[in-house]
Amino acid sequence: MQAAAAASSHSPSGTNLRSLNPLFRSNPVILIPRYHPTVVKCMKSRSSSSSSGGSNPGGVGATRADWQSSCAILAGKVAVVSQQQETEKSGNSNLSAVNGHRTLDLVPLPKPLSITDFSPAPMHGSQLRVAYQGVPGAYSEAAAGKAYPNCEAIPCDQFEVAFQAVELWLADRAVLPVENSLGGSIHRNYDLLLRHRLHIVGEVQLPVHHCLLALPGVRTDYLSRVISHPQALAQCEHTLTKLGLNVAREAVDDTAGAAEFVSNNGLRDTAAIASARAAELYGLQILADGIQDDSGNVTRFVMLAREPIVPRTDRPFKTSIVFAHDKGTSVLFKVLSAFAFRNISLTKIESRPHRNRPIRLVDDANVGTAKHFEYMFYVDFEASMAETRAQNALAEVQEFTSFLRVLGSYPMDMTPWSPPRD
Ligand SMILES: O=C(O)C(=O)C[C@]1(C(=O)O)C=C[C@@H](O)C=C1
Repeated sequence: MQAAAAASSHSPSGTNLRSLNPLFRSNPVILIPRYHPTVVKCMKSRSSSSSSGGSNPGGVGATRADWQSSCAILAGKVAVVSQQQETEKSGNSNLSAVNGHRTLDLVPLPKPLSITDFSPAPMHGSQLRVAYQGVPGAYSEAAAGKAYPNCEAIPCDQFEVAFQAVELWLADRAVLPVENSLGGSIHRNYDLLLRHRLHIVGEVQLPVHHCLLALPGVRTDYLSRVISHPQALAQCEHTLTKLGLNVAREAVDDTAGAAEFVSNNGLRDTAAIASARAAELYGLQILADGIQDDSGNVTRFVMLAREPIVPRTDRPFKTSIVFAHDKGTSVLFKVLSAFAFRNISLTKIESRPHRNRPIRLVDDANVGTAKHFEYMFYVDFEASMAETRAQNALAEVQEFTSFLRVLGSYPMDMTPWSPPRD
């Protein structure tokens, strides 16, 4: 049980973990995506304006003006359509001519894409809304703050919800962990990158400093259980043993959620592994600080958006691709040499089962049928898609692959590395 919880790489989904976990079966925590009021406002005002023509006195987002200011990305389009309709109805035309096209006064024309679109600032001029998985105090929330200082962080109960929040315009970006220096890849997010059509627009690396948290007055020897995110449990496995904590370790959806759970349920026999900020938010004391097995523990997060950014060459860029190889021999070797010949360094390669074609049968008349597993390969390389060598490498890769997608070309996180304190 302990080993299974700590060794499992990442929660397949919040629901599964909870249904497997007796702790949550007896004491369910209902994970409702905690949409920020602004988001709820967008949703409410959308339904009110469509069902009641925009009059919903006293309600949230009661008027079209509310709707437009709280969800201005959509409002640009809403304004064009609704003003056009009203103008047509009233016959009172505010039309003028631009480049021979009839257009509406007061309605901003779409701006052509420029280099400033590279900036992470939201197009609607308000705070950038960034979806992350977990509750306040989670490392993903800190990563969202590092990626987009002063953003409005939107907690989501599952990774999938964070993807959907961006797809449905409830958020402008999602920030998701993809790998950790101790625990390795977060496979769930690799799979989701392929299933959704979002683009990677950046990366951040966050030093992850874990604490052992319990209710005030609780001592280590009272504990019969430690709960946390499976990655966090894995990252602290040896230290917990060194601390003499040979107690049950149970996986939950996120680190801060574990702290919240201990606090809300007054559990004096349970500790949570989470951040110091989670201790503060949920009124817990820090029993032990810096309990990750490696003091240089770092998690890499990627930022996702509906649109790709314009790749540049004036600063270090990374590009992430995913491909499935085609028939033939030495395909992976050929693909990787397309980068090697152009002096492009690969920073990561990950393989995942090919969902639609997991097995390939290879007939051999004399011996029988060999069954090969089929994979999707994820590769990160150090070059920008604005560089000819990267474009040529991908043109060559395409020759050996049955499927190729560029997940994103984005600036590398170049934050100076501070060596771990031991
Ligand atoms: O649970 C959290 O606090 C998270 O943000 C998730 C997560 C992860 O998915 O790896 C992020 C960073 C740490 O590596 C541990 C957990």
